[in-house]
Amino acid sequence: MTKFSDLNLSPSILKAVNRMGFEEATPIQAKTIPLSMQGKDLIGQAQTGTGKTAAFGIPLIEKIDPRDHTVQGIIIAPTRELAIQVSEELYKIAIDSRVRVLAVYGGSDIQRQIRALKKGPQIVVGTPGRVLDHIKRRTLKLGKVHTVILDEADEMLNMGFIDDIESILETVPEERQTLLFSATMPEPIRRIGERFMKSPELIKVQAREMTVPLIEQYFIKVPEREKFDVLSRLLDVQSPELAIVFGRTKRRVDELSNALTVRGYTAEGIHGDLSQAKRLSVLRKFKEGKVDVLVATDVAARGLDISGVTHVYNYDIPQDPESYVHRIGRTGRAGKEGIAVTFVSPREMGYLRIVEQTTKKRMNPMRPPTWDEALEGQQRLTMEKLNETIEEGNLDEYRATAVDLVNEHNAVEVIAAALKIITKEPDKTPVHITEEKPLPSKRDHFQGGRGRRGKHGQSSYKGHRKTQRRSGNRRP
Ligand SMILES: Nc1ncnc2c1ncn2[C@@H]1O[C@H](COP(=O)(O)OP(=O)(O)OP(=O)(O)O)[C@@H](O)[C@H]1O
Ligand SMILES: [Mg+2]
Repeated sequence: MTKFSDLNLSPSILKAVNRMGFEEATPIQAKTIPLSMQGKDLIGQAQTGTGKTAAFGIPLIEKIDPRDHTVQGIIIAPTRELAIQVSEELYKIAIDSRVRVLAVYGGSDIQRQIRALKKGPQIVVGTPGRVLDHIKRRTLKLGKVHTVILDEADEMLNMGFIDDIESILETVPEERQTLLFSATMPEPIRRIGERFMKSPELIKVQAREMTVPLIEQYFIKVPEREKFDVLSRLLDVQSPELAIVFGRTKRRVDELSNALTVRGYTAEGIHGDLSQAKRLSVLRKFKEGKVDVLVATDVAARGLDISGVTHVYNYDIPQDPESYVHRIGRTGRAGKEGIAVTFVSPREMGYLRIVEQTTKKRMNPMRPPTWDEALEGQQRLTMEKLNETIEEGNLDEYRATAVDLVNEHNAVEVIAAALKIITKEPDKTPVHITEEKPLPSKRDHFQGGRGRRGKHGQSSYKGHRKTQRRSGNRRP
């Protein structure tokens, strides 16, 4: 157990960390903070939700000169929402140190960002495209940057982003510290990253499994056309506080969020074709609990830290084991528990095994819940609500009617009727979800050039991602 007070931090940062309620440093923080403060290049790999943001944020802020109003540190993140979130966490850590942090990302007013850049933030957090845009406009100069951090580094070094990252790094002095962080770091990608670093140290928090032990992992073998009914019933049985449903494509996300709404759930979708304002408002409603189910493409898979997410459902099994790790990592964060359920069509079982081999964790098979079980789950929820209402009291105005009813009917009958009215019965309203083709069978999968575990690993991996990104997933 390492205390923050043992890490040689300045009082202003200790104060901030205390205010944030951090009692002790997480393992990745304990390992990286001292080395990073020495200026070493690092690759930090640790499970989802274990505090990597503060692991790179704290030493970065320590190294900033608050009197110098030039950009001294830059953090690059793959999605706009993540750039915003990282800047907010850093803002909280930096506030007493008088270090200014600014987020720049696409889909939001560039003039406003330019004005904010002129005010002299020392740390800029941004998405690759927008950072590059500002560099080209000369509204962002990185000539004084001493620290570069790539959050979700493996994602950032994938084909879709690497050119932008290279161009950005060309404008940063050679004499700099470079840090890469992620929960996953496939070997070929790590080698690409090392090209930008000086004898980097790999800091891997030793864990037997790549996923968090606090996440219970299940899979359900289910044919494509039955998936939606199974999802509805699962939501009824498990009645999650907040759930994220991941779908493979934008169309799928739209269809799923509409269909869930039709069946009486409060659901909204998030993907890259929505305006940035809409993306942010959906996310805000989800964080506030006004939306119970967030349906998302992989745009929401990486880095997002939303407290209270109890369940993650993979409506489609992800194509990459890494994507699986990040998706389910939206639950079970900062020591909390979570449940992840992955739907696998019978032909995709090979993918499931690949995922399990990578994460070194087996998923438990789960039987699709029946209609009766779904109803039971919902009745349980009604009972909880009733118990709460009884405890709250304040029922005087209903008592006379209750007495009338019980005088007229058998009491059990009355209560059963009331339960029936309150309970959301499992809904069978027909909905349309366009069927997706299953992923190619495992053999095709390898022959088709995705064998990045094989000897042609790196190039095929990159090739694959490139096609995927071209099809509109670049900024998912
Ligand atoms: N030392 C700590 N003690 C308690 N909570 C912490 C500590 N450090 C970070 N946290 C909190 O834990 C949560 C997860 O942190 P963070 O988002 O940095 O995880 P991560 O490792 O980057 O995960 P991911 O791989 O999903 O990006 C955040 O809410 C953060 O504020
Ligand atoms: Mg993170």
